[in-house]
Amino acid sequence: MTAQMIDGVKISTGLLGDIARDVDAFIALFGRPPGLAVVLVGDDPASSVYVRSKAQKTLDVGMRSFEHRLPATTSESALLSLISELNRMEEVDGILVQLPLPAQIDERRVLMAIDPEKDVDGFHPMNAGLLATGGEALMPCTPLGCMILARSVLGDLTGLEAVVVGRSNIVGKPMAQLLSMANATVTIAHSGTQNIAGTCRRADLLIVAVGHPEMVRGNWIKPGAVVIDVGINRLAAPELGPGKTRLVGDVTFQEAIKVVRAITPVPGGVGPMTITCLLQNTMLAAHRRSASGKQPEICFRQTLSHSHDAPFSLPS
Ligand SMILES: Nc1nc2c(c(=O)[nH]1)N[C@@H](CN(C=O)c1ccc(C(=O)N[C@@H](CCC(=O)O)C(=O)O)cc1)CN2
Repeated sequence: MTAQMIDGVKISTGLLGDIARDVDAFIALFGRPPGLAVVLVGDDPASSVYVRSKAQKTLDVGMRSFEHRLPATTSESALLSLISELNRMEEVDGILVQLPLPAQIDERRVLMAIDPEKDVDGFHPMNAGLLATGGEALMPCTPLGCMILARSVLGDLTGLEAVVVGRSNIVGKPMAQLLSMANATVTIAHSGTQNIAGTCRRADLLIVAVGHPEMVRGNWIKPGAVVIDVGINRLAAPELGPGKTRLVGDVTFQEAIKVVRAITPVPGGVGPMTITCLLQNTMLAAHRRSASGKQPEICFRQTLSHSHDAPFSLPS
């Protein structure tokens, strides 16, 4: 069987075009673009690249971007003051604080300070609770992106055995909830799981988000399974030259490709979808805040249309 590569760049580019059209429609209705504020504390090089990319794509789809870059020494109270100000700004529909934060800042306190209606990362406990209970949540971007990629190959997930490896608040837990809402039978595997290889081998759909380079081997995968690799691990690659690095996922790609029906590459799989889903969430937040009663046109039709209890209503 020739494995299909699930092209996150291509799928996210298509969705960005849809979002840009939604932005035009929003401006025509309300006379202003949706606005997204991105806050970076410190100078972590990877975070800096992600924030630049988020700000650029925000502008590319026609939204307004508010970029705040604060020094690594920023106090928690200074960051909380900025968040209060962004919460109050009418023209800001979405607020995102780039993670990780420096050690002197309590991440939980910061995430809880963001107005849940503007929490386009979906990390606020209010949104986590709404997602868990089938309410109108803003949903975390990476799991949303994974759903779109999985559905692009599998369509309806009803009855499939899905295994999520990893139980983080940001990916693993919401991922399992989205899959369950889409009627898959879901197992969460983690560091305490006995026979993790055997557990993974049960999966028709295997989603791996552990942050361990190439942990999942080819013989952990059921032949014909669909694999979504969330890991982005940078490894030294002296074979490419002095000081060179390469990115690998949490799945040993060269082994997996011989077994799977379809798999996401790293880079170019889940990563690009995260930023696209962030912009889609901003669009959704802007509509909700404008009290228009309208939802964005696309609203992840493919993602949630088979949900038994979609967390926000889908356009007919
Ligand atoms: N507040 C948040 N912080 C972080 C999040 C998040 O969703 N919200 N996720 C990650 C970082 N992240 C977005 O912020 C992110 C990571 C990776 C990519 C991406 O497109 N990766 C490329 C490869 C990039 C490279 O060459 O290094 C890919 O996979 O193709 C986008 C966004 C942690 N923090």
